[in-house]
Amino acid sequence: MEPELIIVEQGGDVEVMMEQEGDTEGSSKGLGGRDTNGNSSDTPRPTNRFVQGAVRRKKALGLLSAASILALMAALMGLLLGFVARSRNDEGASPKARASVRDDDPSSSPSIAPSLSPSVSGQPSLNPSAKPTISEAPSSTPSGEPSLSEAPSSIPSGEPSLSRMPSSKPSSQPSTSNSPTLSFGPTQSPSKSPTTSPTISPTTSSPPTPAFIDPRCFTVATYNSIDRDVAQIANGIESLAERSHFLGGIVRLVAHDFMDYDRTSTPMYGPDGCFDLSHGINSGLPEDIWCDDCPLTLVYNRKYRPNNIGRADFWVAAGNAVIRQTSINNDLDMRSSFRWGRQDRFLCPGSGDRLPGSTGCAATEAAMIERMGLTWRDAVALMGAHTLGRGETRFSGHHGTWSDSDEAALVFDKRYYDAAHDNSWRPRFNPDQTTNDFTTGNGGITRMMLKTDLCLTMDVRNVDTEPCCVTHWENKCREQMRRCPMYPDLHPWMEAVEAFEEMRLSDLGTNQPFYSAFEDAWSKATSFGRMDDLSSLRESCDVDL
Ligand code: HEM
Repeated sequence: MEPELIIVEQGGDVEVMMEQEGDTEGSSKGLGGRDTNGNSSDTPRPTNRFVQGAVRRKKALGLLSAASILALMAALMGLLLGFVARSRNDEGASPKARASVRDDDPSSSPSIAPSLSPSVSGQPSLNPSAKPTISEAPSSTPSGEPSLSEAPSSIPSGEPSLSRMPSSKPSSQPSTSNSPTLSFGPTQSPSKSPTTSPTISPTTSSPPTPAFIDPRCFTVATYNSIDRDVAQIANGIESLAERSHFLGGIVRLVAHDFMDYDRTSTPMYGPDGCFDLSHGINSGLPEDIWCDDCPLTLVYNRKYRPNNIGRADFWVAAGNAVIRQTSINNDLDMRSSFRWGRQDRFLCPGSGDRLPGSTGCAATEAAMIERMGLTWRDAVALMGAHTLGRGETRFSGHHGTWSDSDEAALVFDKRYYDAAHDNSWRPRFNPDQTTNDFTTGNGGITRMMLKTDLCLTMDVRNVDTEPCCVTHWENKCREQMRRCPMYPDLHPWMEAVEAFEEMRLSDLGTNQPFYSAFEDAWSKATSFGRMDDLSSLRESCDVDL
């Protein structure tokens, strides 16, 4: 069942709502039979409260027109409904919802690392009971320079709650190289007219869908606004595990966008706001992070897309926000190295096949060193992002956190390197042998390291056939398991081992040089293929470009 937009006039106001229609079989088949949530097209999506309300109101109106003899009564009812609708609209348009985006410094926005900000109770929290109305979104493409003052204000208090996140359905099927790539944005349902699109189209006059969004201006105010929005959503998530998954998921989203870059192929891809929704390697992203009703997507569609902010730029700015907010003392603020102007793609077939699997350093070498052109030091620094968030069996087949607690998985620091070095990691043979990884016997929280993590510090190539334990301390392997070997001095992956030690020996207080190596690698990776075309943040959009 596909939602369609219905327009309801209430007391002179126009409200745009989604309604579940009858079966629209075939409408999304060209998109691989799944929508942006990763739902199969023949699987009915749950009807939300917002949609049910619309259906009820429509049925009520139908009954009224059929009973024409009660016209007078209907008119009276109409007046009454109009009154109620106006009251509701007045509630929805609270001063808070109308507040325009200010050019605040994000450093004033909340830090969400629990160790830095133990209590989040004082932070703005999201109101789960309010409907995710989209009636405030502009109905046409803003003319002239996009200005955030034209944006539909800060997040309405009715932002949907992230508490739904863990109930996401199981992971999509494992990848197939022929799996169709799903699209985003206006081209998502090319066969449909704009009025049946579940999101508000930029224009109602059906212009040809552009191949790219042309980002025209990105201001400091927009950047800061994204930072605040990410913090606001995150602080509305009570469970630490879910919050770290939301924040880590954003960083993973950015990484999955840039890790398909191949400087030796055409198209090169890279950071273009596109990932293959149907590919198993991206599993978890279309379920929890970037789906039609995911909070991050909603805030983008409602607030930034109407102002011509490209999706790829938005993702990178959101990733930067996560890293700033979770870094120690908010030290890793990458605003000055942020660049915008990436061109979004709506289709990126084959991109999922380019992403490295979690099989070991050979996969990392092929993807990150050879195809992406990074150094081992870059790759090792980027991998430090695994200090955030976690893996889940239903998504990747890997379960647990890299950090030693859900709280620590909310902090962006160099403890990933410490964790790999200081523990004895023993092989974990998962039912699906392709997802074998490592764990520690800590009891309590399940911890994990992938082969792609531990191969940066020791040779784990033969671990499946000759189980070995990764520890830098002698006699720490249990069950007489042998210790994994070190690489010989001249092995090319020794470069990774050396970089790993450099990050690990950063001073814990400042996390240098991990932070500076990460910023270098991140800004390289998020600019792949477009380094010369990207621009720094602008103070304002007043000047014609
Ligand atoms: C060889 C390269 C990489 C491999 C094999 C890899 C593999 C994985 C896997 C298997 C997961 C668990 C997904 C799940 O079950 O939900 C994951 C999560 C994650 N990855 Fe990577 N990754 C790689 C590179 C990167 C890079 C470059 C970054 C960022 C710079 C990154 C950031 C993250 C984050 C933050 C999470 C946690 C996501 C969450 O909590 O939902 N990864 N990665």
